[in-house]
Formats: sequence, C-alpha cells, structure tokens
Amino acid sequence: MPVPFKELPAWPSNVEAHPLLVIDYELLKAGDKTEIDRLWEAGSTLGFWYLKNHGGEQLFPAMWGMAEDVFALPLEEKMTFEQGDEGLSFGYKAVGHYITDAQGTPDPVEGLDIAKDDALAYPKVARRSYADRVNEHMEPTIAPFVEKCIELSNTMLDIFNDKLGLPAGTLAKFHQRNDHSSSETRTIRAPANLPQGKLAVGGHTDFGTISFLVNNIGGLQVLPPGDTEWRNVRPLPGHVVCNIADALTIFSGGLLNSNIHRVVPPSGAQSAYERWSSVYFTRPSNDTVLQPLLESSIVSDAFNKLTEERQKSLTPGVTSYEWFTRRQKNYRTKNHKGTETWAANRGTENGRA
Ligand SMILES: O=C(O)CCC(=O)C(=O)O
Ligand SMILES: [Fe+2]
Repeated sequence: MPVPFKELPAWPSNVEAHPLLVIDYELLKAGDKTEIDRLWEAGSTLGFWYLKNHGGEQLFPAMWGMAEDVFALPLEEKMTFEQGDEGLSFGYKAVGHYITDAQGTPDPVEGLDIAKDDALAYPKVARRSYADRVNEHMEPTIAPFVEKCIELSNTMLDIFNDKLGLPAGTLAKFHQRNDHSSSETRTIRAPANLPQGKLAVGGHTDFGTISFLVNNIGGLQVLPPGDTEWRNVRPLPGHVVCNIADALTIFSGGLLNSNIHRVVPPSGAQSAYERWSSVYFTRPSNDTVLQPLLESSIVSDAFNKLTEERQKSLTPGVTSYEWFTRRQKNYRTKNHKGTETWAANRGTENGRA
C-alpha cells in the first residue's frame, strides 16, 4: 500500500507553505453565510482552498490503493485500456505519454482515469471498458469516491450559482448526473527520488468546473495571480484541496479563478517516497456550450469590464466536449509538434502556463 500519511516524513520546516483558506463543508451545507462568503472569496481570488469536514477522508487514499493494485498488472495488459491519442482521457496512462512543457518533455508519472459515467453505470459500460482488475474496484472503491465528489461538487455549484446571481439550478443543469461528460477520477503515481527541477505534471489550469484533490506528500505548486514565483501547497491530513477550473472561469465571466498549478518533486526527506494523488474532476456535460452566463447582471457587469482580448479568451464558442478533446489531444506526447501544440493544450491562463 502507499505509505500512510502519518508515517511519512513531515513537511520540511524550511519550505514555506502557501496559505489557503480552510472551508468547512458542514457549515456550507448548513447554509452558514460567513462560510459561504469565505468560499466565494477563495474561488474569486486564488481559486484554491482546503475543504474539511467533508466525510470523504477514507475515500481518496482508497483510490491510491486501487490504482496500486492496477499498476501492478503487466504493462502489456495495462496498454490494452490505454487512453489513446484521440482526445479521450479515460483509461490507463503510461509514463511519458503526456508532455510537461512547450518543448514536449515527456512526464514521469503513471496514471489511471475512470469516467464518472462508467463508475455510475457499472456493470454496464457507458464510455469504455477497463481491465478486470479495475472493474473489481468499481463498486467498493471507485463508485463511492465518485458519489462523494459529486455531492461536494453539487453543493458548491449551487453556492456559486447563487453568488453569481444566476437563476436557481443554472449550473446544476450543466452537470446532470446522467448526462455524459468528461468528469472523471484520476490517480497518479510519481516515482520516488525524481531529480529536483523535473516536472511531474507541467503548469496547467484544469479543464473542467471544480477539481477535488488529495495527495500524500508535497509537490503541488500554484502561481498566484500577479506573482512570479511558484508557491507550495501543503497537503493537510483529512483536507481536500479544491480548485476552480476553466469552465467556471468562463461561465462567471472571469469572476472565479482557474489558476495555474503544476507538480514538482517533493522537497527534503519526502522526496525519497512515491507521490500519490487522487483527483476528481467535475466537468460540464459534453454538449454544454462554454460561454459567460450573461443573463446574470453580476456576470455581465464583470465581463463588460474586461479587455477585448480577455473577453475573447473567455468566449471559446465551443462545447465542453470540443474544448476538452482539443486540450487532451494536445497533451499527448505523440501529438506534440512544437510550441503551437503546447499552446493548444493550455486553458484560460494561456499566457502564463
Ligand atoms: O497531483 C497533484 O497534486 C495535482 C495533479 C493535477 O493538477 C492534475 O492532475 O490536474
Ligand atoms: Fe490540475
């Protein structure tokens, strides 16, 4: 099993951890006004926050155990359900198949993504099939994880919906449980002892709506708005790191911030350990058109104040499916041609990634 959090070396005392707001999920659910305002503050500034009291504490590490079991299969078998180069991300990802920078440097991490649609439809296949070893974990591990993240996501979407002055249920309509989307779980393992300076995951913004992340050791970094230095995000036991992703930046006319982040080797004694992380990406259903929701005066007022260039970048005029497929395709090492394919892979913070 991946080394449990409590047995890992502590966060090195000489490494500064960037402060994130800690949001209490129980208070959000109870409609606590102060906590709701704090969530809005987090989403509209750095776009990253910790979530506590969410009830999913065991579910994220269980995903590491699931993936470890799957990664133990022979490579040949894992390659039978590889993601492919056509812009879908569901399935296995071998080391080196994603790029980490504009030069096309291949990544050092192994990954496994499972579609929300497959987890909910199991034992039916909604989007693709996986190895038996994955299927064995669908009901005990993957589906409960997906269900919890859908719950967290829906609660926060309704709050953002209200704060954005949108008619009730507007954001929920784009994220209906049974509509196909690129929503998915991702579990990645970075090897121990990666050389310092190597990127495990290159600088990017997330493709979807909200992301939910738990990792065992350091390495996650954010580049806060207006800052020129990458800042370290420290994993806190029992806390989920949540972040706004591109679709919410677009829907909100830029009010909510999908911030650039990346993964580097952990510092100090932690660098001698494998790094495990599990993410759930909520993404809008495939046919949702990505555009600012100008029917809200809060959104339209914010949007009208933006430069024409920024307005253009927040009006891609494509569906969620098209946006995702274009980016995912250009993330693949095999499709990399040069800086243009790197740029085509980037999101709403195009210029900074
Ligand atoms: O592993 C992490 O800490 C972050 C991974 C990430 O940003 C991603 O997969 O989008
Ligand atoms: Fe990410």
